[in-house]
Amino acid sequence: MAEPTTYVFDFDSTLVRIETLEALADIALAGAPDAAAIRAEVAALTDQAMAGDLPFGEALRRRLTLLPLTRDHVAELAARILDEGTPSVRRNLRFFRENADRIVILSGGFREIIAPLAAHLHVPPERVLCNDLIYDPQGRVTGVEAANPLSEAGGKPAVIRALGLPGPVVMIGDGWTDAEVRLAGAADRFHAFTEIVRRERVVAAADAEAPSMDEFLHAEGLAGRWSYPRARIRILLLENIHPAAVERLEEAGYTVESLKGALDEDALIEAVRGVHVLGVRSKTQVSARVLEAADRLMALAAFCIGTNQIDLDAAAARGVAVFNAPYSNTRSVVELAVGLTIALLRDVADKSAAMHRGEWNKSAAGSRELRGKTLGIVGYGAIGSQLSVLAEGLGMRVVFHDLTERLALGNARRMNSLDALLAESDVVSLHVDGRTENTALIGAAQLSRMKEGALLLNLSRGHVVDVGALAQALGAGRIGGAAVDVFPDEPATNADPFDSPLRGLRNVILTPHIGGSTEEAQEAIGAFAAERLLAYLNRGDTTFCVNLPNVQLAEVDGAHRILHIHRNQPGVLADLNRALAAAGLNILGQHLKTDERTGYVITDVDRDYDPEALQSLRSVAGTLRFRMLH
Ligand SMILES: NC(=O)C1=CN([C@@H]2O[C@H](COP(=O)(O)OP(=O)(O)OC[C@H]3O[C@@H](n4cnc5c(N)ncnc54)[C@H](O)[C@@H]3O)[C@@H](O)[C@H]2O)C=CC1
Ligand SMILES: O=C(O)C(=O)COP(=O)(O)O
Repeated sequence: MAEPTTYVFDFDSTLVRIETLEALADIALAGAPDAAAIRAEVAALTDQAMAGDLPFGEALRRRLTLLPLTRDHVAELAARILDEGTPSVRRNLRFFRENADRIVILSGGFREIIAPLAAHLHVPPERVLCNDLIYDPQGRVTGVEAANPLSEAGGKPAVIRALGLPGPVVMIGDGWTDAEVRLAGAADRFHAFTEIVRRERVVAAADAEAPSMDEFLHAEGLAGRWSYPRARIRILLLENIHPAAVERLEEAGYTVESLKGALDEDALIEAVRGVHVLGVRSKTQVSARVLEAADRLMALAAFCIGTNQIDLDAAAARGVAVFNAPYSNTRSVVELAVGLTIALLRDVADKSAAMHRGEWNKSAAGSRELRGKTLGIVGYGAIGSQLSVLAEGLGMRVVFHDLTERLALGNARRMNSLDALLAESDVVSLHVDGRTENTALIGAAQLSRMKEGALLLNLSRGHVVDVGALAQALGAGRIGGAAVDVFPDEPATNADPFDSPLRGLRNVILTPHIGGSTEEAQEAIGAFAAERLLAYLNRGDTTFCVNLPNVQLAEVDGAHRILHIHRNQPGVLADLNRALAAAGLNILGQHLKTDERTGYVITDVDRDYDPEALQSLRSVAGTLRFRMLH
């Protein structure tokens, strides 16, 4: 039997994102007047040594001489070293723990600092090869044990050779001293680790570059080999999605590109090729043509509430999971609707515009209180029902109309028809979703059924109102005012012009689709939608998915997870399980959930199997998508 491979990991800027001596300098020099200059000198010496321009032993001694280090400083850094773990190392804890007997940590750094992380990774102390600090009786650091080869240049290869490892040795690290292990023949392969720092000379001397641990594991055929390395998964976010989402997705190891504006269909078709995950807001139309061009797309997120801009059926037919953030901007829309209602009742927009022109027009004519007026809410979903509560709190009477049965909150009264609601309301506020059937839900006929001088608010979707008919009704004085936040044709970016028949009309407040645009809402949406995407990418969880069956799943532990999305037709599960049995797999757990068009099967199996054997799952009749998680 072949001898097992040993994986040798550097510590600073590899297992942790810091350079120990720089972090110790920060602690030891805190408050010192010359701190910045000394810190810069320490960093320069680290850089010279790691780039191979200065012998390691000399750099180490010179750095230690520069710093007034004590045992307390060392203990302070050791106490927080787990927090300094490199992001991709933290993601791959399982690899370290399960392979601890094949791992060596090799570092010119210090035992006290490395030991806590080594213990966390389950690497035994005898496999941690590093320097030992020497202290004087007052606890001041005076140097390192000189007999340890790691305190001198060429120490790393010497220490590895002395281990007399029988099998292949693979080295991974960011510095020149790591490259030297391979150059001196003490390692069979060297991966230049570049997640924290990238040094050209080190990369040039390496067999491979590892931008993250996922890439290293993938390249070495280790734990992550069944799933794609995360950094290669491309996420494209359009329409200025909040940085909270970008940060969360990047921290999880994915590659994120973020654009400010929306793209039209042709531009999106170009942009979406090779993209694994697409994030949009309300503007970007994700049509069947776009989905057809999206050769790699696994998931799509609407970083908003509405999903009418996405062809959900076409996405499901390709096994693309679609998510949204159904509650994160609800309150923002409701607050704006309340504010706009008061502004319309008091003619605030026109009075303010007149003041800006230098006109003073103090008058109560036509201005009314909100108290006691009837608010008609069309669409009593999350937004409509929340508005109902706030409006009642402000003394309004509330009536509502919805296509489906909804719980009437407070004293709100259900109306059996839209017409009945229109006839009774002083203010009509639209909160229906953007399904195609809602096009021109409010047209000339509906406007004519509203009370004389009543007000209309549309914060739902532009096509829900026939704006030409609304402009006419407003011009004729039939409707007393309107607040419109959404339009049939909205500019793709802030640089594009806006036009509408509603421009220039009296008591009409126009806002640029900002119902959900508050800092609170955007941050909450970013965090929520990113979390849904991660749950799907990392564990196959489809909770809140709007077009595939929802399955809530925990992280896989001690098993591989196989995800299979298929057309809902007879026999798929049986075929799938026959293929799994043929591959010799032991099923540890299985979930199946279907809706009328799609089935989603999640199978957890034993760890040991040949991924090639599973390719037959792709040919099971009805398969839409097949994915393996490690
Ligand atoms: N202006 C903005 O920035 C924002 C606009 N929106 C829009 O608001 C819409 C509603 O949001 P939510 O309340 O969260 O959605 P929701 O899905 O909870 O509620 C929509 C309700 O409208 C009802 N409905 C649909 N068509 C109807 C019709 N023809 N007549 C009567 N009822 C009808 C549905 O049965 C449902 O109860 C979103 O779909 C989105 O288009 C959402 C957030 C921000
Ligand atoms: O949440 C929604 O549906 C909205 O309409 C808000 O859209 P936006 O994210 O502002 O493009």
